[in-house]
Amino acid sequence: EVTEETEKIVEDAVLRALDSISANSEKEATSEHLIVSQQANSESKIAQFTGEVLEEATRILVEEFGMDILPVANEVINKWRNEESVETETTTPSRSKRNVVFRSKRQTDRRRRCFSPPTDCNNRFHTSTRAITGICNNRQNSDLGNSVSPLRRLLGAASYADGLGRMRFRSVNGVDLPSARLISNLLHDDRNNQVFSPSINHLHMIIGQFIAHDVIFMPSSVARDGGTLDCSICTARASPNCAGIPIPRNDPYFKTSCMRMTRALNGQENFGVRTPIGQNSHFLDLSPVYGSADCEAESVRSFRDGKLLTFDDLGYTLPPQNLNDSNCQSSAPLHCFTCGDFRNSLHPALIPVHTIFIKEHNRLADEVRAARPRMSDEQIFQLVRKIMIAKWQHIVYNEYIPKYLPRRIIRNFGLTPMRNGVHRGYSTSQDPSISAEFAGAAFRFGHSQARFDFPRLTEAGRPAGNFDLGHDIFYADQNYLAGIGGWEPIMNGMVRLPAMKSDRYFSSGIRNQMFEIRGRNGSGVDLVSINIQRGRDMGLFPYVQYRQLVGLPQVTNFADLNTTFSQENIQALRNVYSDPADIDLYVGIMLEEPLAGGQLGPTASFMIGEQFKALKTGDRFFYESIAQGTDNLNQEEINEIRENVSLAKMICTNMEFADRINSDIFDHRSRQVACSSLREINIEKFLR
Ligand code: HEM
Ligand SMILES: [Ca+2]
Repeated sequence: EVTEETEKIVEDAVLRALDSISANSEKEATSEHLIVSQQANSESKIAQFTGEVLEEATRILVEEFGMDILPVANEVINKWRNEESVETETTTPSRSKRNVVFRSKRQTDRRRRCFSPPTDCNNRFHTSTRAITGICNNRQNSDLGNSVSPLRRLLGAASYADGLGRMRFRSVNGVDLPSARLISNLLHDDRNNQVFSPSINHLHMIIGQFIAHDVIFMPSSVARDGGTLDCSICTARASPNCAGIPIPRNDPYFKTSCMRMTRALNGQENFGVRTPIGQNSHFLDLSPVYGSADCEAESVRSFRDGKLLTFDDLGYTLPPQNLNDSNCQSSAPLHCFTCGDFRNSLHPALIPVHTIFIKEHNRLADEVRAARPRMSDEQIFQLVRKIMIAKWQHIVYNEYIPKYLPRRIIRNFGLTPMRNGVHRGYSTSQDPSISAEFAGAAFRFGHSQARFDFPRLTEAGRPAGNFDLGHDIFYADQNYLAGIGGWEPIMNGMVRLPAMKSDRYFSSGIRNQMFEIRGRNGSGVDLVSINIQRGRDMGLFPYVQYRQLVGLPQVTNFADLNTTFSQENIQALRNVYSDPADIDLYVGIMLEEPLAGGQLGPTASFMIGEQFKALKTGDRFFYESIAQGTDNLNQEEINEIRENVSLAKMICTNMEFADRINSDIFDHRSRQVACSSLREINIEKFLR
């Protein structure tokens, strides 16, 4: 019950939090240039401001009244929010500090038209069209799965040392937890001994990364002035939004004592725990192609004939160049690129995938225009975008997922595409948001699949040199090799050669050289350490706490792990952790024995299966679905997708190199078939 007195207490805490945050306004931006791949956009920065005020106000309230006050305090916020939405409708904005805090989202940056203001989710647009941001996908709760919205937590709660936001740092038996880098050194070093997957190619790795870049972009915290935080010191002098990782003495690669890491941006919207957010639309809707903010979508469109922008000066197609990408390490004229997702140039092998999707979009746009010369740019764009997303979703559920999740998991979560009919499982009560466990741990399994070398192959399948992952992070050079066919040899290499086995071992590029400046050994970070530390940062529970959810027996001592871990891995864990209750989720996942018929253990498989179920049944526009009051594909169109779409065909069509390709696209040993024998959709079927 909200009384005047509690309202006063809460308002007082918020005002004090605001004061303390504005008092502490020292510039935290660094002088040295640091690569920030998880760069926060303007909307996320506003979310951080609100989040930090609430974090501080929570601390003040808890100090004085204990945790029990939080539910009531949150009722006060809800009351204010309702009042605020009334106030913004009457044109007299109140000037109280309280309203600064809850300044409604999506009011800023309208100049750049990045985020459209709230609209009526039942209007014509939202009946026929998936918004770029994902807003109004769920009509009852328009922000669910929207860009710049909170992650979901599988256990409904978070694991922090103080119950609020302080990272777990102590073992259950009181000693300090091992440093994330120490864990990485002891458990995840492949010692340059490459163990390849017997059946899964490197393309499966890169498509996994493309999926990740569609559904999750967790921005890093920024300095108070909006600039980059310098988190390269591990002492208490660092910002509270830093979580630098202590490097053990005698580290095999790093010679310094601290590995930089910035905490995920806190976008908490209530009193209580820190809350990481997703800055991309959480849905599987080709955000890497079309963007997750309206201004991002504008930056990739040509606004002619429904097509996307490209760069064609070299005689082959690339995405448009980005002349001022702050992360790009290669110099003009070898610019990095502008795509729907900011991380497109993170390493050179992502660009071939981006390019194939752009080329496919433009090819379909040409077909539509030829058949319907009077359609507008906007009409062609939206129709082709809808078909492209349908193709993509079909490829993910029909081809990508079955490669590594066992059939039983796929069946339990209802992920198999239907052979005929339509899917009637759309549920307004299904939260489609990405789970913290999926983003922070389970779906990062793909880092284990990445090779340190990316071998190129000529059209005839002969070696054409390779590039080195550690050497090429945020360098675009490799995609400018016009003399050997541009990006095509990179793609050809991924299609025809194996990925690394998905196990606990990671390549040197991943484990030592992420964001390394060329020629400066040790100037980068270890992605495995970051993944482990990220889990603590996000408040993921230790591995054993998820066992019940996954349907596994409880664990009280190391020996109890023996149903899901090999003896060798149990021994390895004993050498690192003093108690099984401390095992970080990411580590547990990467050391579990794979399930029969799959590549991953029960915990990762569960978390990934659960997420793809949420992305299917919680997406009003899912390609197989009918949903009330929504113009989705009709029966005939769905059939056209399910009978005629394959990733193999999309690759073939958009590469000069390919006239034969794997019959099983993710298996490099599979029979080679003629591209011309693969089916293609008939665009006429989509022109109503
Ligand atoms: C060469 C290949 C790859 C590189 C260099 C790479 C690099 C990175 C980096 C630097 C991050 C940010 C880590 C952080 O600050 O927390 C990241 C996050 C992530 N990666 Fe990868 N990655 C690669 C492949 C993959 C693959 C194959 C998958 C999945 C199958 C994947 C899934 C993810 C996920 C889910 C995240 C979290 C994203 C977010 O928090 O926004 N990555 N990766
Ligand atoms: Ca998306």
